[in-house]
Order: sequence, then structure tokens, then C-alpha cells
Amino acid sequence: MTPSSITVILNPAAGRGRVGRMAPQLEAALRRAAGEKPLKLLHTQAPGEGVFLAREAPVGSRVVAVGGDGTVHEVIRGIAHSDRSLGVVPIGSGNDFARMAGLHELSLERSLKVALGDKTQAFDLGEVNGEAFGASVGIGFDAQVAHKALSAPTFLRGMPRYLYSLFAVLRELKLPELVLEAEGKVLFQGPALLSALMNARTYGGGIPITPGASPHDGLLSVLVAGEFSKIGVLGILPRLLAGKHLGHPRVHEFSGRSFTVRYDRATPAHADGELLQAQSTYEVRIHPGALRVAVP
Ligand SMILES: Nc1ncnc2c1ncn2[C@@H]1O[C@H](COP(=O)(O)OP(=O)(O)OP(=O)(O)O)[C@@H](O)[C@H]1O
Repeated sequence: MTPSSITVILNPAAGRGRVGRMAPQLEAALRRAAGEKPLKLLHTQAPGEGVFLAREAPVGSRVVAVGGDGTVHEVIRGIAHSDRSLGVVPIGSGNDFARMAGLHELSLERSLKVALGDKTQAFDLGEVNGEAFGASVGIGFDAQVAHKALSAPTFLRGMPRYLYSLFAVLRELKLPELVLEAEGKVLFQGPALLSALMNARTYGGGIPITPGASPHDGLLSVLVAGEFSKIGVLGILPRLLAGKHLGHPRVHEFSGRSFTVRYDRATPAHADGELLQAQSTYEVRIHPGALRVAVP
């Protein structure tokens, strides 16, 4: 369906500042791709602002996120459960939402055309503690590493920053106790390294945590990594990166529409790679087909 108008939300900080550097070129290309369609170009000024800008977009419009998963996440939160549709021009570091939607390998020119185009598809929409998400929720170790990275020395960037944070978390590793429930039934109980509740197959920039997940099956794919020692973590990480972790006896898989994830303490979590306020309980569910996304 043709959107009534198009609002483009650019995050100048995304892709380590690439969107900001490319902004004049991107804006010119967007105007060309929009042709006669009414187009509004907005830049976020600060983290979180994308939610509000997207919320103000007109009824029935297309809201296009130009940036990475964080930008897409904010736009999704702003348009969830409305009649607005999402366009994505993936210029981030991770781009797992774009990967899920089959957009990440398009040329820039093609991805602009697709993001502004009329073809859309219904995607399942996630919800964690009342807030929408698109691709992933991760709770535990991976979120702790992301949290630690916020306070890592500023001279460390990219992979060295990640490795520094990973070993800092590993040094103090003390697993929380997890109870995972669905429909009143306990599915897992015990110490847990991490849990992932996924719409997408990947998170963290292509890590295939739930290779069987689909954003069109009306279900969340859930993975729990149970009790792992420090050495055990170092053993499972390379398997995880290669998508070879599923046969491991302490890795458990579930699927369903709604889960309660309860920890014995506040445990860090992220949604689409964006850190959430740490809680001890996360209610996670899926709304089948609730998000319309522009696709090739
Ligand atoms: N004007 C801004 N200045 C600084 N940060 C911003 C601004 N607008 C948004 N942000 C924040 O920038 C962060 C990074 O954005 P985003 O995730 O889109 O890019 P990325 O990190 O390069 O990509 P990915 O998440 O795919 O790895 C988000 O947490 C978002 O809230």
C-alpha cells in the first residue's frame, strides 16, 4: 500500500558517525528516490529521541530509520501498534534487523528505493516489559558485557573494547538463578549464563544465536545457556559465533508466544542491542504479524 507520507529519521551517530558524515549525500539521494511523495527528513539530536520523532509521524505514513539496530529499535517503539509502516536503510555496525528482513546486502541506492517503496510485509513484533522490539532480547552475560563496555577505557574501540569488557565480566562471573516459565509451566530452572528471546536468527552483528528463528512464524525462539564455568564460557563462545552451539548439553531451546523470565537478582538485558534498565523479571511476548516493514 502507498504510504500517505514519508518521515525519514537519520541517526548521525550510527555506523560510528558514518550517517552524519554521509548526511548531505543521503538526503539528496532520499529526495531523488521519493520523487513526488511528501518527504520529511529529521535528524536525532540524542539517544532515545527517535522514539518521539517516530511517534509524531502522520497516521498511515512510512517511517524510515537510517542507521543501525538502535535507530530501528527506537523507530519501532515509536510506531508499534499503529498503522505506520517501517522502512530501514541499514547503516549501522550490526544491522541484525536488516539481516532479518533481507535488507542488509542491498546497495545503498536499492535500499533507499525499498525503504521508500510500496511493497511491505507483516513481521512479528516483540514486546519486553511493555516496550516493543524488532529482532532480539538478550539477558545475562551478553548484556553484562555490553554494559561493561560503557565504562571501558576510552582509548579502546571496536573489538579490543569488546574483549576487554568480556574478560572483565568473565573475571567476576557469578551466574544468576533463572526460572523460565510459559503458560504457568516451568521450562527451565537453574543457574544461567544467558537467555535470548528472539524474533531474528542473529544478534550482536550476525551471531546466529537461534538459527531456527523466523519473524513470520508468530513465535519467539528462546535459547537458554545454563551453568557454564569461566573456562566453559571460553569454550562455548567460538561455537556460538559459528552457530554450532545447539547440540551442547547445557544449551536449551524453546519456542512459544509468551514467556516470563525471572532471575534471583536484577540482571542486565538488551533489546535489539539497546541496553534496558536491569530488572529481575522480564515478560516477553510476540505479536504475530503486527509490524509492517518495507521489503524488496
Ligand atoms: N544524535 C545522537 N547522538 C548520539 N547518539 C545517538 C543520537 N541519536 C541516536 N543515538 C544513539 O546512537 C546509538 C547507536 O545507534 P545505532 O544502533 O543505530 O547504530 P550502530 O550502533 O552503529 O549500529 P548497530 O546497533 O546496528 O550496531 C543508539 O543507542 C541511539 O540511541
